[in-house]
Amino acid sequence: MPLADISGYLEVLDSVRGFSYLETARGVLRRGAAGCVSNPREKPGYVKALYVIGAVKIPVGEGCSYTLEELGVYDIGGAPDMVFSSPLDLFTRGKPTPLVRSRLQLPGGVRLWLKLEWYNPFSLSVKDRPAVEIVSRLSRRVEKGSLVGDATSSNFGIALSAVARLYGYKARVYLPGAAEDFGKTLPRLLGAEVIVDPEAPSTVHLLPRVMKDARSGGLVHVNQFYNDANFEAHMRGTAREIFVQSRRGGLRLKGVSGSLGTSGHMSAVAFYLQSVDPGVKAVLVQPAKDASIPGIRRVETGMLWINMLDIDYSLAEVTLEEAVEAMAEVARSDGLIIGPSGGAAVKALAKKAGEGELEPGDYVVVVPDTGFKYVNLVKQLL
Ligand SMILES: Cc1ncc(COP(=O)(O)O)c(/C=N/[C@@H](CS)C(=O)O)c1O
Repeated sequence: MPLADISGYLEVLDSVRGFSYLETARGVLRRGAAGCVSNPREKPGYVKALYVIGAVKIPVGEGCSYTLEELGVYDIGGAPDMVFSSPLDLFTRGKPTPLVRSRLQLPGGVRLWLKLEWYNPFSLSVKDRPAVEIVSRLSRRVEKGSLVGDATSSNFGIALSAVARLYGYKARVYLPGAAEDFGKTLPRLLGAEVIVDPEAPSTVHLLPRVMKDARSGGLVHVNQFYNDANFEAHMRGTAREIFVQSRRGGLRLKGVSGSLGTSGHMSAVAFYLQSVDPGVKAVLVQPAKDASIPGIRRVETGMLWINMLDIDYSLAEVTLEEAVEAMAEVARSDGLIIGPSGGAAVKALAKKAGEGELEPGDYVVVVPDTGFKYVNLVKQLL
């Protein structure tokens, strides 16, 4: 059978270490096609390369080649009637999240498109994607009823709390004192334990405590900051959707923009789109020195994928005030209330456009969540 279901080979995913398989993935994306392998189980890196670019099929045999479309990479949607058999089915087939042309006018012929990640059903954020990928893989080797947990700025904690229950696990989330109330309260509503450390200046400062609790037993640390399933979830999900939506929507994609917490989603989006077209620019936003924008950090605070992978990007600094200003600009131009990290990314793109660094064309900004969660934050700044 020349085209086999890739789902029959997924047990090999966990055996592939490191990032060398990404060179294969990059090559397939650049060629737009993949060749056959006689026995996929002997080529786990090849299986993983096709999996993370979103293939549904894997070509088995000798001397054949199939296009991305034939491999199912373009199958990003699945529910024309929006009827779902379960909450997880809603997450999986209620895709892609929308890609919306903004009416906001940026300088230099830069056309702004918003990728609305609040359409993910559990945390109303981009973080559902790594939560589902991490927990679904974990469920192949961790017994039901176990306690899973991680440090979080809010969204991942909600997503993990929701998804853990769907897979029969208990959840514990650790948050810094400065986290928004929604991040401390909603995991409790979802039945998770919540530990808030008022002394922790940021999310990553909680990691030693989480690791200590994991070492002393009783906690499975899912580790969003270093678990490659985070990056891979966004390759197969967020990045692939933008690739296919841009093609089908007739965009002249010239760049992407977004923010960094673990760097999982923007590393994947930049890597994937630059694999297809090396000319695609990546504008990444970071909070200005001493600024604090919920969910995101400065690159120098230490991140895995954005520093490990072959990704070409430029950085722009944004204050919280500028992020909220961009939230208001998008709200008043589009009627859409995006979150502060999405606002920061829009502002970063606008800055680069204003500096004449961007050629005319279409630019996709990933909007990680909705501004509805940040009323207390916004009202202080409006
Ligand atoms: C509102 C918002 N915007 C952007 C990001 C950055 O996304 P990644 O770079 O992680 O893909 C996040 C990440 N938040 C994580 C890690 S800090 C959490 O919720 O625990 C976020 O909550």
